Amino acid sequence: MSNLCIIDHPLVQHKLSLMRQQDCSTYKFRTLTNELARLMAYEATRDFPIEDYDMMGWEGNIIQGKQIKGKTVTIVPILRAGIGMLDGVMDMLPTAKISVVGLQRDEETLQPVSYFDKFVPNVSERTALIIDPMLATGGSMVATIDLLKSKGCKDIKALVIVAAPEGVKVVNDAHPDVTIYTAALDSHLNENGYIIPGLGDAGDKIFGTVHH
Ligand SMILES: O=P(O)(O)OC[C@H]1O[C@H](OP(=O)(O)OP(=O)(O)O)[C@H](O)[C@@H]1O
Ligand SMILES: O=c1cc[nH]c(=O)[nH]1
Ligand SMILES: [Mg+2]
Repeated sequence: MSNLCIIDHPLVQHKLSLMRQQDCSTYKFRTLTNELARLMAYEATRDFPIEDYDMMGWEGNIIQGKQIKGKTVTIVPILRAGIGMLDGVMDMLPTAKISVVGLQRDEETLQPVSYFDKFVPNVSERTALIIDPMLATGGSMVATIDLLKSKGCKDIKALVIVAAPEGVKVVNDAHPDVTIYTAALDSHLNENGYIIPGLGDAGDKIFGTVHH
């Protein structure tokens, strides 16, 4: 599948397996989500353009430094579950600006329902890094990319912990210019739109709203 980057680093694969375990507590799930987000952000920023600049070195001479080119990145968490990845990604991009998109998947239709969005200034000039642990049918991701493009964004990346093939196809078909970074391309969606083997309901696990 085009524009899909599977991050198969041993640390990523090890931590993801811990998240898949049935008895993974809220605390552990949250911690692992952020640890994975940090490692994955490192990989997803690998092709960021870099430029040279002159600076004063320790000897008092002008030396050449390197810096990431262009305006500061905007990280775009999709509420709620995307918030679970935010601290980890910000560890790697501490000066990033945060744009927020609130979407809730309708449990019957599986269609995303929008309830909030707030974008940083000059969003059209920034690289947007969308974060959400789950890419299932792809509806929420396509809606977020549509919204970013309607604001003029041209450079968009998506960072998800687990992706379903169905969702990757939907995003690739609608937005072939957007690269999806994931720790795992899982098997399929079940009849309720959950990823198999997946993680279960990531939002509920991160926020502790699991109903027993
Ligand atoms: O690819 P899709 O079929 O659109 O499904 C994926 C979306 O579903 C989950 O959020 P959910 O709607 O459950 O909201 P939550 O984060 O508030 O739990 C998940 O975090 C994604 O945003
Ligand atoms: O498997 C899934 C699908 C959508 N949302 C989740 O949290 N998990
Ligand atoms: Mg949820």
